[in-house]
Amino acid sequence: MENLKTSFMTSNGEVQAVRGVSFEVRRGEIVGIVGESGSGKSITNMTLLKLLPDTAVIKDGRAMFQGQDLTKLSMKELRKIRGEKIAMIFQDPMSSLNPLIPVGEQVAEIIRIHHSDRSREAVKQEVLKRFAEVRIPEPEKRYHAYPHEFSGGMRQRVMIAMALANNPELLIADEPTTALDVTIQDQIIRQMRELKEQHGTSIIFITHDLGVIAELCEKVEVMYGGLIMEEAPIDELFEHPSHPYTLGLLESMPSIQQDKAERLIPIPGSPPDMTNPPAGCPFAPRCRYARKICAAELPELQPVGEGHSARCWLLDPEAPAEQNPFKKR
Ligand SMILES: Nc1ncnc2c1ncn2[C@@H]1O[C@H](COP(=O)(O)OP(=O)(O)OP(=O)(O)O)[C@@H](O)[C@H]1O
Repeated sequence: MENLKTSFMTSNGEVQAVRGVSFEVRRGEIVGIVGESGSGKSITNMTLLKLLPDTAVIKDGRAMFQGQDLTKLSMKELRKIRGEKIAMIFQDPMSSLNPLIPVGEQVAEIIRIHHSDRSREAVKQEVLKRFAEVRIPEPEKRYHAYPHEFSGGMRQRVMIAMALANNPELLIADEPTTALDVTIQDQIIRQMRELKEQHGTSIIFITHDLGVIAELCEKVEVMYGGLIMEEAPIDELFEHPSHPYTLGLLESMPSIQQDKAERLIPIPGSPPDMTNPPAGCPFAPRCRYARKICAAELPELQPVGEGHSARCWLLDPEAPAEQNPFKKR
């Protein structure tokens, strides 16, 4: 993705949801996108697949996939890619499943759309294989069951089976574990990892939970106010966070060591109004290190290490050393 910009034209004005997002996902790589609600994570990925409401406009940028700019494709061309080469899993499986059709048939339909030459029986066998892969017990029996007969976790597995039906090369998972309990969350995370290992699938994993990112992803994009604030390999992010927003997210994350008394510090304040995004750093009003320049001018993303960059005036060579958590590197 290169400089993607997406806005909503509303009666209150232009909501600048995505304001110039660039990042890369390599083959077989799992990239996490983290940030609070409203930071632009979903709209960035919806832009990639043009799954946007009519009020949205892609204002700038490119989304290159296998040599094609997805933002320039017609809906017909995109439909061919969606569900076959790129698949998506959303937070709420109920909204993506048809309550009136048995789940097996729904997964079969996705395969048939892209492979009309396959026989009914061959398609059914493929669905059963997918069900077994995502550990749906008694696949044959479950094939004929309706969505309401499944638990939340099982429905999410059906969604994963559906997303995997055509061996996509890129999977976009938008908060797929948020509504699930911790054990099922763990199983889904394990499945994502297996997918990458067995099929070399690339995954974009959107979440507000840095804990999930730590377990699953190789690279992280930290988003805020429609912008990437920090990009880093996962270990780098935890060892050398280089943006005050990332520090805030880390401090508000429950400790991984269970016995340690947890002291969670939520980030005070709330995200900016994207109808009138601030001229400077969008995080400045909530930042404990903010200086005059932060409100006045948006800092550029700048390199701070191997594959690691951040957008903060504290990283500027001219930034003062006192009260500067990033100066000692
Ligand atoms: N249909 C819409 N019309 C107007 N503004 C919208 C619309 N959908 C999203 N937005 C705005 O776009 C911005 C980015 O939203 P987005 O859903 O990408 O955030 P997010 O980081 O994915 O949040 P969440 O974790 O809650 O899904 C927000 O300011 C949101 O209010």
